[in-house]
Amino acid sequence: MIEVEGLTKRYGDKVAVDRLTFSVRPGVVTGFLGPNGAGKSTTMRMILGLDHPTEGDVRIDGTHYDRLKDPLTYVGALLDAKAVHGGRSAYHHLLCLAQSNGIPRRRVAEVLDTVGLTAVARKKTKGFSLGMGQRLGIAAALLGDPRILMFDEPVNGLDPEGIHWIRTLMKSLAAQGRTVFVSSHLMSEMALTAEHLVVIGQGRLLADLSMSDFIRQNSRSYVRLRSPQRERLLDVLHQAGITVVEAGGGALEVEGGKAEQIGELAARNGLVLHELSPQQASLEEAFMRLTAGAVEYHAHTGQDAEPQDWGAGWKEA
Ligand SMILES: Nc1ncnc2c1ncn2[C@@H]1O[C@H](COP(=O)(O)OP(=O)(O)OP(=O)(O)O)[C@@H](O)[C@H]1O
Repeated sequence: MIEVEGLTKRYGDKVAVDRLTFSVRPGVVTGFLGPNGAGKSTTMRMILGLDHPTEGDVRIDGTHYDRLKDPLTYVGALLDAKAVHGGRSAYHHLLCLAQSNGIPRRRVAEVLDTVGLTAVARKKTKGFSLGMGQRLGIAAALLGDPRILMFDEPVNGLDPEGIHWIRTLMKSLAAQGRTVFVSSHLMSEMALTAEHLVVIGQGRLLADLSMSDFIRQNSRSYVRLRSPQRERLLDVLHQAGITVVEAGGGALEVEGGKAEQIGELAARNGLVLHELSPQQASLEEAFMRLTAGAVEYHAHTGQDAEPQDWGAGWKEA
């Protein structure tokens, strides 16, 4: 369990994290979402004691990170996959970490196997691809067999196979009863991975809710219509008690409507339709609406291997 209470971080005048309070529970993947610059990495660094809060508090299973004995056995984190000595092999990188943290040597081979890097374990990491680097970072996070795992944007730059692998690994770690906290700026990715969501924007908490609640509250379904007899169609829909909104470019939208019902109504009235399409607003759109007021950087467009069964025997202490 990670408990964040009133957490604030200021860099001069800049408030990177603003009075954040939330908890991350074991047994589920919790997605930490926010647009670029929202304060996700800063929050994660404070959880790990790498940055000191200006105000507020973070506890890991009730204790501050810097008071944990053998912290890698409590919390494993992937913050920056490039933070590796390029002249070292994957094996030696992990061995150094293990030896300096009182972790048995056998764990090195185990985690290399878990992340699928055994075949390249003796190769220097400077030749690693982005995906291999991410896998090595994940191996380091798993080394101490920790009950809490944090991943900062783990799928960034990965190919579909790598994304699928990480997604499956996270779910299996949570299913083992671990606390899994993963940041992303992509709602579509989190929708496939996380059961719970913490959303921030400009350092502030915007939402703390289950993924199913988020989907229920934000899945807008509607039918999109286009007709060369637009005015007559509007009259017919109006008479049938159907509410229509103008969608720009001549299109109409019927909130929560059924395409079949509208199509039959149009046919009965001899109306030509050029478009009759059921639509579902994407979660990405809902996320963008939620964070719209809190986006720091806007683009100017000129217009308005499956994870192994590693750790299956692990039980939450
Ligand atoms: N060391 C620092 N000095 C000054 N400002 C900083 C520092 N670190 C972060 N910031 C600022 O704090 C804000 C939050 O940054 P942070 O990296 O935590 O956001 P993020 O949500 O992780 O973003 P991204 O998705 O782009 O990685 C940003 O405006 C950033 O510029």
